[in-house]
Amino acid sequence: MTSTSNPATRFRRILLKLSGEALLGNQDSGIDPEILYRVAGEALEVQRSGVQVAIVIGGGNLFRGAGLAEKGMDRVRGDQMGMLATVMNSLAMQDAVEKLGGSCRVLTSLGIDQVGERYSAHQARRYLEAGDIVICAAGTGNPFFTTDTAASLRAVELQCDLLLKATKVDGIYDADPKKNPAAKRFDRLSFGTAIQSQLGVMDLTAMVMCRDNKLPLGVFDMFAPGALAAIVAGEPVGTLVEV
Ligand SMILES: Nc1ncnc2c1ncn2[C@@H]1O[C@H](COP(=O)(O)OP(=O)(O)OP(=O)(O)O)[C@@H](O)[C@H]1O
Ligand SMILES: O=c1ccn([C@@H]2O[C@H](COP(=O)(O)O)[C@@H](O)[C@H]2O)c(=O)[nH]1
Repeated sequence: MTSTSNPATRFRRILLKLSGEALLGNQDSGIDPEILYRVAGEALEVQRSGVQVAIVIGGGNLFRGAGLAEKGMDRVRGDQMGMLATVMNSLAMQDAVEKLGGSCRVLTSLGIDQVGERYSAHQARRYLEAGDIVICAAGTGNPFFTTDTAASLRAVELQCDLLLKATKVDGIYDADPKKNPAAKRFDRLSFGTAIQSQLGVMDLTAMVMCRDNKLPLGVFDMFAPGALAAIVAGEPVGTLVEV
């Protein structure tokens, strides 16, 4: 087995949580190939620099269980559709990584053998050490959770040094910047402050999971080219949350 670990880099293994909704780009539904390929290329660049890269992708561009339930669907069934949406996004990302010359595995938390191998933390770690990008699809496999929570859970299980949330805003603000243009961005803050002030960018279950396991969390703009490589190189991009 070849290891991708490189002592010269700041992080050995990261988990990158990608916004499903951001994959929409300027489209009304589905996946914008330009965004998909750019993000795949950036993840691959970081992986080739010697950092092991696991990925969790949201499903907000396709379905969210809560939204389906509001329209009358059974919540559990709606959440299952949401989890399957993350599988579709994961397959698209796997395809893009492979088209760019990388090696990528999709491990799913729901049993869909023909589509992806069933998730196991030990197998995921083996693939990461062998130089594959590993996409953890279908969230936690359970309804009533989000892919933010799945990302924090997988990051802890996979012994990642850093969880990075790539989203539609460029960090954590003292209020939702999409609703309040006067909101101020934090460069750094503690989990205590983020949790107490209920700063909505990441759900509370995910924040608590990171805090309790001393896993630093970075939040940055998924549309900013080069941001991922810069963060991994130790540059202060977006917001860093620490214990
Ligand atoms: N205090 C805050 N700071 C920054 N963003 C915030 C804050 N409060 C709410 N938000 C909102 O949170 C959103 C990101 O959260 P959301 O869960 O929608 O993420 P996402 O990355 O789009 O997830 P998905 O993968 O489900 O599509 C941002 O678009 C922003 O408008
Ligand atoms: O563990 C999980 C993760 C996700 N879901 C469902 O999938 C959608 C899409 O995920 P987002 O985090 O909103 O992008 C989510 O709304 C849930 O319906 C889930 O049930 N369990």
